[in-house]
Amino acid sequence: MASLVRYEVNQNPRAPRSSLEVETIDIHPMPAAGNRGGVNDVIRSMPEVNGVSLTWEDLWVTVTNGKSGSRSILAGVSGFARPGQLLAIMGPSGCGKSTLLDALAGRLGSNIKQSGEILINGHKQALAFGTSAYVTQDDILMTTLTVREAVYYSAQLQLPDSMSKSEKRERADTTITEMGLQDAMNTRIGGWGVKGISGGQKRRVSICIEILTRPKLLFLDEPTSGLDSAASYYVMSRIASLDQRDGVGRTVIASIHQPSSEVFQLFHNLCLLSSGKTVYFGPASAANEFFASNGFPCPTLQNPSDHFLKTINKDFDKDLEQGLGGRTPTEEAIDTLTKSYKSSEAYQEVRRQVAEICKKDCGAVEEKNKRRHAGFITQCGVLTRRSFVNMYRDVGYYWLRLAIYVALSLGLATLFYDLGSSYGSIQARGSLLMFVASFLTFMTIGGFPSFVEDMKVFGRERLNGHYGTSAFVIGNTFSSVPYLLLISLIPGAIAYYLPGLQKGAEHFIYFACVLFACLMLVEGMMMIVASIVPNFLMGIITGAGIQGLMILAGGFFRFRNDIPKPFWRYPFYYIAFHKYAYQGLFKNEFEGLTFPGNPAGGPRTVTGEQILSDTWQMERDYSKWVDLGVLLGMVVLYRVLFLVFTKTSEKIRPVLRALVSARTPKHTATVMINPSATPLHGENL
Ligand SMILES: Nc1ncnc2c1ncn2[C@@H]1O[C@H](COP(=O)(O)OP(=O)(O)OP(=O)(O)O)[C@@H](O)[C@H]1O
Repeated sequence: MASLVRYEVNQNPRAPRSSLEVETIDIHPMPAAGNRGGVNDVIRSMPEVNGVSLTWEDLWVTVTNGKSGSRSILAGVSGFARPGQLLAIMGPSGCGKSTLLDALAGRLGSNIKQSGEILINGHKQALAFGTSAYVTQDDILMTTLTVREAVYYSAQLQLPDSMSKSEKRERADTTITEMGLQDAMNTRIGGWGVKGISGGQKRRVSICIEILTRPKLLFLDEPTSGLDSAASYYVMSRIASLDQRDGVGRTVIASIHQPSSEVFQLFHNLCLLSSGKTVYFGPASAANEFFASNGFPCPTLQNPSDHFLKTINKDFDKDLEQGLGGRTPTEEAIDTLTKSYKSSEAYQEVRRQVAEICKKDCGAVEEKNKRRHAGFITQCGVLTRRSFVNMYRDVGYYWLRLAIYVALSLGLATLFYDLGSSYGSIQARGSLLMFVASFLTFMTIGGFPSFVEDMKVFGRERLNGHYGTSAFVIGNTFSSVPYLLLISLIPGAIAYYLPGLQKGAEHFIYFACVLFACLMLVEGMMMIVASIVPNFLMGIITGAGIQGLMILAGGFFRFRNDIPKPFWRYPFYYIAFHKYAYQGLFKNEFEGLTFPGNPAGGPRTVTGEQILSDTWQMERDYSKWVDLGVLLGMVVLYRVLFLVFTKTSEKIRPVLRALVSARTPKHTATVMINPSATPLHGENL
């Protein structure tokens, strides 16, 4: 067996600390885990105090793809992860690494069936917030924030109120420095079209955010992708060293592609997968011997992990057939290794370990290790501030829209300039108000792409339990209010005063309030759309379609008495917010005015009230304030609906999946680590 050297990263407790200073980290070589004795010695030598042991037995994951039937992604894999240990999941691309992590973390998609038994400390249970964390493969971050802001806001959201602001800041700064990001602290993350930090740095920011709470169980999906070998080593060693802090043995499970030999030496256990089957599970230090004993020795000077992956990657077997590889066909090699593994001591040891963990009653993690996040009010405050900053810095969120609104209102103002009070101005006033209530509110869709980016961040953070949907809705709503007020007041004033609509501050304030309510309302509607449709293009099309139908039903293009009764009048006319916007704006404009009569004949003068009833067929049995009230009620209703939709899907999806899994024959019931952790509808947005 090759001699291995592990590096243990120790914290120097005497190192001076201030809010900006960082813990000093010394790296000392220590004997390899595999050299201290047999498999059992390695496993038992690790600290397990208060830790989380995870076991999975005969885990099957099957994907159903409509008519094309179902396909097994994981085929009866078993394994365990113990506190104080780093388990690496390796295998060729597409072998099921992420799926295994997702299954263990209870995050599988709704089209996926899962069976087998996943236990935490031998129990079927859900983990509380802060006990486990998951770093996904994609870096979903708020691109407008700097590294420090992103991590600090996250610390404020995740860490309990019992920690002071300076303690949270210190934890954020320490974590940033641990991940080697001190030089990029004040650089914006950047994203589409705006260059910011590098891909590898983004990876490290994602890790920073998830390790802020120092979770006892940490899932990492390709934590080192995009990192050079030195950065990979430091990142992994610091993740491994997390278990040295606070005396708690941390359980780390990481899928990893191409570990350097130094990184490989950090792994305690290795789970090697090929096409969803276990090729090897056991001490990483013994994998070389396993391959050698089956006729696949690692060539001298070759990185063992490269050798393992090369031996079991069958994606390029065509090249082999054409004589480019000059080695045993991969299918054959995999077959030999999987069969050998099933009859090996390593496999028996896995079974023994799983049985031992399940037998040893370590207690329900939930009870012992319950952690708290920041309080609801703190979360709402932090989310409002963060969202406000994001909206301020993202030109596409509101500023661009404000500019377009100003341009449009100037267009309106010049087209309808100084309407006067002639008979002809009746029609012009109606058209102007209709345009304001329809098209200006329709334009709110322009902010949807930016909102979708927000939703992605929300999806990741909610799935990781940082905060709930209610806090997000409140944060998003309050942060948008100043911008929407600005849009309602500036372009609103241009479109109101230059054409010369009814004089009086009260009339203008009402006009701006209706515009504001409609803008808020459409934003709420787009939130609901974003939570239902799978991508933002579909979101824009759906949102535009819904609004188009509402404009048609609003009572302007077809007056109230002419609207066909089934569907259009009952109920759509009453559901469409345009009805209340038209009614309110028209009443606000015409009530109290008098116009000359039709020059073609009829009375010499006509009152605004008559015009409202006879020309526009408005409902005059209630006041314009009721219309505004209904609009504001709808603003609240739409946001509550978003909340209900998101929460319902959270509850329904796991139940549906459990039902589907229960119908799968042969295997036992499925356990999810966090039953509420299901992918958000709009996750792919
Ligand atoms: N929800 C899903 N629907 C359909 N197929 C899926 C789904 N999830 C995973 N798969 C398929 O399962 C296989 C394994 O995917 P997975 O993402 O687990 O691979 P991986 O080993 O993590 O790959 P990589 O290293 O490239 O990220 C792939 O072929 C993938 O297409």
